[in-house]
Amino acid sequence: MAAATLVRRLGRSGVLPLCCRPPAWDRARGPPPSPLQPPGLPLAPCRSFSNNKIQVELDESSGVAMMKFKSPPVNSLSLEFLTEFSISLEKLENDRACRGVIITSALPKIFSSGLDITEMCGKSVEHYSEFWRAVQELWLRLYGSNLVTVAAVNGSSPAGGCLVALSCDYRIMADNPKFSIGLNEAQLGIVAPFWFKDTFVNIVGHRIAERSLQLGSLHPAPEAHRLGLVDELVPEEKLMEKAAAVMAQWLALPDHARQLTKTMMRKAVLDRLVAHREEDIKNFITFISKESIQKSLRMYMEMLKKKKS
Ligand SMILES: CCCCCCC/C=C/C(=O)SCCNC(=O)CCNC(=O)[C@H](O)C(C)(C)COP(=O)(O)OP(=O)(O)OC[C@H]1O[C@@H](n2cnc3c(N)ncnc32)[C@H](O)[C@@H]1OP(=O)(O)O
Repeated sequence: MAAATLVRRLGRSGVLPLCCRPPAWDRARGPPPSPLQPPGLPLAPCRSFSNNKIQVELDESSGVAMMKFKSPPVNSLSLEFLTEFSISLEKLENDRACRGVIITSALPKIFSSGLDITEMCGKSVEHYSEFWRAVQELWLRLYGSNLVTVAAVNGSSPAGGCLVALSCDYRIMADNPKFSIGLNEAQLGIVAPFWFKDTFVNIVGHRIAERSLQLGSLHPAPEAHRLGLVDELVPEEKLMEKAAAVMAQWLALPDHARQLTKTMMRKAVLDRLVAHREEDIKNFITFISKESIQKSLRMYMEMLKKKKS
């Protein structure tokens, strides 16, 4: 199906009506139905599953899932959130009807505030280990996903939130200078691990990543676009429409060719974490358990609270 047709059918909501289906490449499920299926015939339903943190709707006719973060106040990535996110991705990955996912937020002004800082404060070594394994798991799953992944960044997206967007195939951000995105770990007195850095470097290049990481910069949307951190800026009301258009463009290619190319581009970075996973967990525990780091995190949380009053 031509991208323009898919977009026209998607409309503003970004949810496909049930009368269109792009070619289902490489799926061992027989010949794909005609994309010109006349309206009015019984059609595949839109499947949805939801948990406390995330809502997912899969339009079986287009193969596109919409994943919305819905964990107020700021979609912080708690252990529960990370686990639900990984499970949702795994479900989609294993669903032969799904070829791509658009990731966005159901909350206004916030895509995700990054890792839940309270999960890294005053907890046991066992908890830190479980939490960090869940962060690794999510990244391995998202960065290594066979699906087409499009981030529709409709609000601020610091640190872990930025990593989620960086791990997708394409990033579209709402054109609002009040929304910022970046790996600001240094501002919290912590250090982004090598695989956050590798993901960032692969997108913006070494020099921009080095400066941005050292300064812990949060880039307002227009600057993030100039740096190549996000691929496109669009008015907020057009975000989902644009995400659907991009998805249609990427889905127009045969899955196997796109997937093998993605693997070729990302494998080295993924393999590096897989090879050093336990070491990375130990390193995280040692670092985060230091009293000086705990103090920095507590001060940062206090600063967030003071900012409100
Ligand atoms: C080898 C060692 C490796 C260690 C690597 C660790 C890698 C870490 C990655 C991370 O992701 S760390 C988290 C970084 N995140 C941030 O710096 C974002 C902090 N938050 C904000 O800047 C703002 O909250 C916001 C996202 C811009 C939203 O602003 P808004 O004004 O809309 O809301 P707030 O009033 O600030 O927040 C509401 C509420 O939420 C709490 N909160 C915000 N962010 C987090 C968070 N990341 N974790 C936990 N809690 C968070 C905030 O304190 C407020 O709480 P209450 O005061 O309402 O109780």
